[in-house]
Amino acid sequence: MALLLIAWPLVLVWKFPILVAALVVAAGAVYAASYLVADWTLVAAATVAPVVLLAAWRTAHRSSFAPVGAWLLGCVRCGLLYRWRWRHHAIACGLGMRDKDGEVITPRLVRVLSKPGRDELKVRMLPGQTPDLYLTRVVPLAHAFRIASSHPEYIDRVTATCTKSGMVTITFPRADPLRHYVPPFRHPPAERLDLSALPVARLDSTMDAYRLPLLYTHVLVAGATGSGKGSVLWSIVNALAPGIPVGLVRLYGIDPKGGMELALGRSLFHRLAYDTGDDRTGEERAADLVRVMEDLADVSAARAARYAGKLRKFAPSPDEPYIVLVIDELAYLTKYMPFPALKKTFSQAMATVLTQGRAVGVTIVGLLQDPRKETVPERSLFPVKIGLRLDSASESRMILGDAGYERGGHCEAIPTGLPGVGYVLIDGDPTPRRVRFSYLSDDDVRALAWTNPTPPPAPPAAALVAVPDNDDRAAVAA
Ligand SMILES: Nc1ncnc2c1ncn2[C@@H]1O[C@H](COP(=O)(O)OP(=O)(O)OP(=O)(O)O)[C@@H](O)[C@H]1O
Repeated sequence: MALLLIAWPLVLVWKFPILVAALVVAAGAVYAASYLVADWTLVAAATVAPVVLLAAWRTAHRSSFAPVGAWLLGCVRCGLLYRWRWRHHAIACGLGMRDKDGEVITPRLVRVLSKPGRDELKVRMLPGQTPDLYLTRVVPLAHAFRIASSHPEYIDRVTATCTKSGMVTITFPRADPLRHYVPPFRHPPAERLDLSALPVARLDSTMDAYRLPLLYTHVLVAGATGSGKGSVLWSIVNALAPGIPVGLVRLYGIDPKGGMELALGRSLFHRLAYDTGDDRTGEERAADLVRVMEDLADVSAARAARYAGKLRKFAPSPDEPYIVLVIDELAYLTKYMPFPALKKTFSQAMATVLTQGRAVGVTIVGLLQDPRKETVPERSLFPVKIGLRLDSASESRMILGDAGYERGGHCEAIPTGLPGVGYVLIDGDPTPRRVRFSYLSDDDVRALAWTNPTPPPAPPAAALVAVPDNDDRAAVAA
């Protein structure tokens, strides 16, 4: 015990010399002030007051405190952890260079911001360096700084991004802000529904709502079994729900798993096709699923022909609603279905919707487990790709592309205990966003369907009987 009491301060001095020095200096300053002022209450107040003020500010208004807190904690962590070892580690990890005099120079560590769950190191690059070089050096750098030593899986989330010319931001995760489940988002009134910014998930960088731009696009979701594809699907449906009862949004669904996933929300769908297992042949039942896509191909082509030369941008309305087709297990229809003719028809119809539907308000949201090109040859026609947990780095590259993978989209590194966590990649932005989708339980889905049923179809024209007015009746009687 006595040995421990002696050894522990020595270990502290050995491992954290700057921290110990700072504490000694601070204690000395307090002692000197108390000696000079000779009033302990004043000294205690002066020491405690800033801490109490900061704590009160943080409690009262977290969002305005956040940047100040990130800066303050960043200063502490920069001094204690990063600054004094930066030069040594930067040279060891290949970020140093020799100047014209042969001196070794290193990039300047400008500032550290300690945000929730991560440290952001703002670094001024040396002339001749690019952010891509930093992408290849951040993992050795993270090991050198012993980042997340008790959570080695966090190393997969280390990234480097270019924030402005000449500067690079290296992000070292300290915790996973997405470890908690995300409850479903509340609905705005139908008139405020923004189909280009649907809240479906939380962003790991800020924990703000991630808004998916669904209108004018198509979405492909890939994830291993149990990765939470269902939560992506229902998060999107939940965000669309206010538009369903007012006829602004029309939901279609294809569920080859016998309705296991979608039938729970039956009343949300204008049309839902699933294998009911009735007495017909398997081919006839599969044809029902394919027919939905064929009909939507016709709708897309008809809308495109109608709007050609008249309208530059489609705006959904109850007369011409926004159509979203959700397909669970897309791979069954494009690859595994044992009916080649139906498979071909489905792929052709899907290609029509993917190419023509986007601009005229017809969107496909397809979910699958296997992102290989043989499974969905049309995957490049989906401008939005979402990768949940996958089995290998090569599968991550298949869904997010090489650029998305290099920029941190490591779906294979998502732990099995985090269903609903994934990376969203949108055409035009090479950096995937790490998010966690909201989770709707079976009861949530039932409640959603109960409160947002699709409106009944208008009665067929032939059933409308003209009611004669009084004059007509009088004429008939005469
Ligand atoms: N966003 C989420 N947050 C928390 N838990 C989730 C989330 N998504 C899914 N889960 C949990 O993970 C389980 C599996 O999810 P889900 O059925 O959606 O996976 P899946 O990818 O559709 O799997 P499969 O391909 O086998 O159908 C769910 O039962 C649920 O308990």
